[in-house]
Amino acid sequence: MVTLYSTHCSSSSKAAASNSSIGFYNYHNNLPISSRKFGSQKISLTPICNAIRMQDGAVAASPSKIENETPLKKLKDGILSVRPPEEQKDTFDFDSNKDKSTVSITVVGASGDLAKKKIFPALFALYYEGFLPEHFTIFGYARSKMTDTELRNMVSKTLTCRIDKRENCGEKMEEFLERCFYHSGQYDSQENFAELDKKLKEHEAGRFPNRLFYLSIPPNIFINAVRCASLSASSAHGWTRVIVEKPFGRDCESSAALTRSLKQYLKEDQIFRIDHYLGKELVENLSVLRFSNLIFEPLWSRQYIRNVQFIFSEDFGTEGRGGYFDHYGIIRDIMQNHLLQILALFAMETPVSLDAEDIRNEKVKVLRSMRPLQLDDVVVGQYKSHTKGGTTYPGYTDDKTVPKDSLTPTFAAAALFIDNARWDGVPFLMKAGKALHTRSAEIRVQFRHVPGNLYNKNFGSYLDQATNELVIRVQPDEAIYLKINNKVPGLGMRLDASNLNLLYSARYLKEIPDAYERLLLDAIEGERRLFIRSDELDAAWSLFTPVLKELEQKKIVPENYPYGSRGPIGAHYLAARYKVRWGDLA
Ligand SMILES: NC(=O)C1=CN([C@@H]2O[C@H](COP(=O)(O)OP(=O)(O)OC[C@H]3O[C@@H](n4cnc5c(N)ncnc54)[C@H](OP(=O)(O)O)[C@@H]3O)[C@@H](O)[C@H]2O)C=CC1
Ligand SMILES: O=C1O[C@H](COP(=O)(O)O)[C@@H](O)[C@H](O)[C@H]1O
Repeated sequence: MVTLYSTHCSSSSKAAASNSSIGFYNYHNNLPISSRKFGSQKISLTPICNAIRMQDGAVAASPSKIENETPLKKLKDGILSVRPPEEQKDTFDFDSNKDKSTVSITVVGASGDLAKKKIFPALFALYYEGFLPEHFTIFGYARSKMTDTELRNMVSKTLTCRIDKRENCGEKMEEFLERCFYHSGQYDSQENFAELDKKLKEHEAGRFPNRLFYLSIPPNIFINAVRCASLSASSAHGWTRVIVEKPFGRDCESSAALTRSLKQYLKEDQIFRIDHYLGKELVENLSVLRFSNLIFEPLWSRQYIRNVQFIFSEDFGTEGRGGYFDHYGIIRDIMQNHLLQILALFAMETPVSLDAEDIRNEKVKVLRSMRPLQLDDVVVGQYKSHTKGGTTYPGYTDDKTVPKDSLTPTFAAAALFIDNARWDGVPFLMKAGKALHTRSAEIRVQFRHVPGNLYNKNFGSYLDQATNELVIRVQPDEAIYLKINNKVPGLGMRLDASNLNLLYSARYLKEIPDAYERLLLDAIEGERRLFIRSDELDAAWSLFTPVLKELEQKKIVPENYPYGSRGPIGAHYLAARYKVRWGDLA
């Protein structure tokens, strides 16, 4: 085990990491949190403020950020040793305590759906893979009365083992569950959070304490919980971070008010606004695909790209979440966040580095170059009950928690535009819906016609369908494929469209981690790249707020579509207006 306390410039990180046995650390958090392999050596990693994780797994930091805060010493090419900040040295002896750090992770709303379905399983997966720090404690916090044992029983029902790594899984689950505890309390009670603080301290005894709170609760209680957690249960010496789940407001005003309230108790760098689509493998891969392959970046503009499509569909309705959903609708639930975030990553200019702030700066620029969505460029729909094969599927308003006369869209299609030099005039189409015929999420890039194509006559009237299309299938069956034209073998000259296909399940035997695993690990490591900064959020809301208000004020009636169908026909007319065919229907 090599433990070298250093950090380095991101540009040289790959070389340094592949070189060797060198780990990249700083002293900010004083926290060895996990171990990873570089070459053949296992090293312990310590999170770096403002750190970025490199493709090869190395962790790098922005030297500019660190230079301001910590004295640096150049060790060798591109590698800098970082001394602990003076004030920390006074209160904490890093050298003798570096192995004594701990992270307490409190899942606020532990009795809820998301906690059971995603957060606890992701924490277990991280533990199983050896990514959690050596010393950690997990606390569930909610109003429900539960003992530690009851929490463990509840959590154990949702844990699964990696298909490719089943050895010792039962044992690992036991070990993990022993580190899980529960405290029952109100979300607006400082006293109850102070009791939690006391319990956390018992577990942290003698160690350098860092705390992560995951707010897995309905948005109307975010602020109370943040107030109480920050006033009564912040870490006295280490960092305190709060993961905030969406929705971050429901328009510009409520989002800004939420941010203002959060900032009464937390600094921006303590707030981790989660958009779990940013943690999906293929979304992470978008930048790699674009910026590490010479063949794509030169084509990435209005000159070669005809349109880009972001498509999300689910083959189930709002079952069980109708109460929440009716207040938000599909535009706020999926488009304003998940699809727009992917669009920003897709369309941004090359960032200066992979540093979180550099990436987020570029995303904000794209968002601010976009035209606010116009009512004419939106189609909304709502699913109705449908009977198929003897089964009746309920309509949206059949849900008891949804008002019978609800106009909330469960489907929307939209055409957006980026008014900058790269993308002028290119339609960016979005389509998102619940209770459709299939579950999928994909990005489709349709390229222009080949000018003066020698083979045009072979395509006849199907010229549009003969253009290249790049598809990034985010889920399910993660894949990247490129539609090309080729000759059908034989003596004639018949052309065919085929796919050059990178299907992840065929190429990699490893199971793809869940988005929540990556994001939880990043939050523990202080890596902000995949979390939403407040100015990104403002820009995102500015694009959708006017149209959302107009839809509500004008009481626009959504077009009905049957449960399990391909959605309202209006989506085709919208696309056709911009001479586009939805790629998923071709
Ligand atoms: N579920 C999902 O798939 C997704 C959820 N999210 C977001 O994550 C957060 C949590 O979601 P989810 O787990 O589904 O939420 P739940 O409705 O399951 O709520 C979580 C917990 O909060 C407490 N709670 C619920 N309603 C209230 C209330 N009105 N007042 C006080 N406490 C309440 C309950 O715990 P107790 O009664 O024990 O205190 C409940 O177990 C939300 O912000 C949601 O929008 C985001 C993406 C997906
Ligand atoms: O944020 C949300 O996402 C889920 C879809 O997530 P996925 O990872 O399963 O694709 C969606 O069902 C939910 O309505 C929305 O709030």
